[in-house]
Amino acid sequence: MNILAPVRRDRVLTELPQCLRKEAALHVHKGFHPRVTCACQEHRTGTVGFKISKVIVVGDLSVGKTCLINRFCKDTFDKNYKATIGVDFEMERFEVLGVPFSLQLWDTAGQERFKCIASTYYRGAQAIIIVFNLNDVASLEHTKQWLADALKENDPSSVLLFLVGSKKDLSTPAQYTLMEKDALKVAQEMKAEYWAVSSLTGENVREFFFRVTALTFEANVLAELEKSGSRRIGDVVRINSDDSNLYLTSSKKKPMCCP
Ligand SMILES: Nc1nc2c(ncn2[C@@H]2O[C@H](COP(=O)(O)OP(=O)(O)OP(=O)(O)O)[C@@H](O)[C@H]2O)c(=O)[nH]1
Ligand SMILES: [Mg+2]
Repeated sequence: MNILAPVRRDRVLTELPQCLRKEAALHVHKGFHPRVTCACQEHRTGTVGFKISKVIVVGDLSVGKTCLINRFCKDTFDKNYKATIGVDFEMERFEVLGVPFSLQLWDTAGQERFKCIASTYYRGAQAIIIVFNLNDVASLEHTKQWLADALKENDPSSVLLFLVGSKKDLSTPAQYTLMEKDALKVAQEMKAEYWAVSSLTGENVREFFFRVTALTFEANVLAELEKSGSRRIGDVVRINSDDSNLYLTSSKKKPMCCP
């Protein structure tokens, strides 16, 4: 993978994508944190533009984890079930507020016999996506165990959680409303952001991954600013895909907008 190649046009985020339901959102601010916007304008995002953030996708077998990732990354859908054995991963590159940002999406196996292998890849996640099938209440109940297992390997205070109901196309509006009530409760208990998607129709898939990207990016930049404290991150190396000279040092003065 060439991290210096320009990102796809449809992977460019200039605004914060909004949550699906305000009752179960990681936050409901209209835009990126002002410190993040400012740091990006000034190219003071430290190492964020060079890092690859790890996102793990967990949940019962056959809930649609692989289909969800394939719909977003490859815009494909396979109606035949092929169990994931252990783990797979996809890399997605974005540009957020002008800063390159990459996600590594780890697709783990839901089958019990592969869980042991899959769980060895849980460590170091910045976001955890827990998937359940909107048409199978047992899969929603199991999400708490999936979360507990994933959190054993990660720092619960810094990891971002998403609870995703899949196969929305298979529920009637009435069935969906009933399931959503329960799912919102679970999401609130977990402090996760709730989403409902269909990989078959594509409903909410792009919106969901853009939200994951944006919130992971925001958390990364804030952590980087926190780390640097009052110390200015300084002349960071800026990657600008439009420049023939890819490496430039930022020498801009601090604008008035900065807190
Ligand atoms: N109708 C419908 N079917 C779906 C959807 N997403 C997945 N499926 C089907 O559900 C089955 C399982 O999908 P997978 O994505 O392989 O499930 P998984 O969670 O990756 O399963 P494991 O790898 O065993 O953990 C497949 O037959 C898919 O075609 C969806 O949004 N709508
Ligand atoms: Mg799979």
